[in-house]
Amino acid sequence: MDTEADLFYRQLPKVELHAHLNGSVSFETMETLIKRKPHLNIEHSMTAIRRGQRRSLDECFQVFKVIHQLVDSEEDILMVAKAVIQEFAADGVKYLELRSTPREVTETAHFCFLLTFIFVTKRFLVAVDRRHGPVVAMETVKLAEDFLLSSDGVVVGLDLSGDPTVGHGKDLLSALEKSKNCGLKLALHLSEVPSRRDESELLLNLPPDRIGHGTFLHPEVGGSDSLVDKVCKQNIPIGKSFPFHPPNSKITYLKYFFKHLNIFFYILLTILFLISVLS
Ligand SMILES: CC(C)=CCNc1ncnc2c1ncn2[C@@H]1O[C@H](COP(=O)(O)O)[C@@H](O)[C@H]1O
Repeated sequence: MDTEADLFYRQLPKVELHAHLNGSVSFETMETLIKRKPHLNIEHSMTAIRRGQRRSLDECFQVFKVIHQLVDSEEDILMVAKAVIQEFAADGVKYLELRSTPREVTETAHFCFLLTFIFVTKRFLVAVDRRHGPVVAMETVKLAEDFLLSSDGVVVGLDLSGDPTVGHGKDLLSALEKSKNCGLKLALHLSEVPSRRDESELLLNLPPDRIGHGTFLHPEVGGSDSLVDKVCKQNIPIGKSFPFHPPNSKITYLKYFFKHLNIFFYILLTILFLISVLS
């Protein structure tokens, strides 16, 4: 049963700036997807990382592959997107930025759900999965550019994500530069693993408008002073994501944050942000 504190955290107006669509599928939606595709023999344990469980990076990205098998048609994508938006809204999120990697056959479907009426301000970032290489990256940028022009402000940026141990950012630079030049904001996952200093230097020169994770930017964990300097001098915000969405996750994570950070500072930030977005 919800405690008074649970209720408080749920009702608190929130902004969500780093949600991957297929990393935000709830237990209930996953159940529906699994039932729809019994032939895949997928069990719940293969689609989520439960609290307290430890998995390697590789194992985490295997989970996304399983989820992608379950969400592979226009109908699935729409169902998942609607559910995710509704669940964020029910969790008190007033401004939501979702990001997702277009898949070949169903790319347009990703955007249809943006028209559905659910009371939350929605913005969308088209994601490039680094695993797919420079050609697909460029095609994705072109798609994002089309949507930037035609989505009436809903599509706002490009996300670079995917397994950080695969490929090299230098091969994606021209796609990222093109994206920046056409006015898309850049949200780049970088320094998610310790061995990517050169790549992070290159990506920070673009520069990105937001950094995803940036866990290993600091020299103490394998990054460098130069990387930290670039981030600080250019004032680039760093966003963390919680890639898997257990029931009530927003509430649990908020409690975690508030336990460790100053609650009043966060409430103030949220209110200021909401005022600037909604006014
Ligand atoms: C594994 C882990 C702890 C990750 C957190 N950090 C992440 N780093 C890079 N890419 C990510 C991360 N979390 C999700 N993604 C991307 O989001 C995708 C799932 O959402 P979608 O299919 O784009 O809708 C994944 O396939 C992956 O490309």
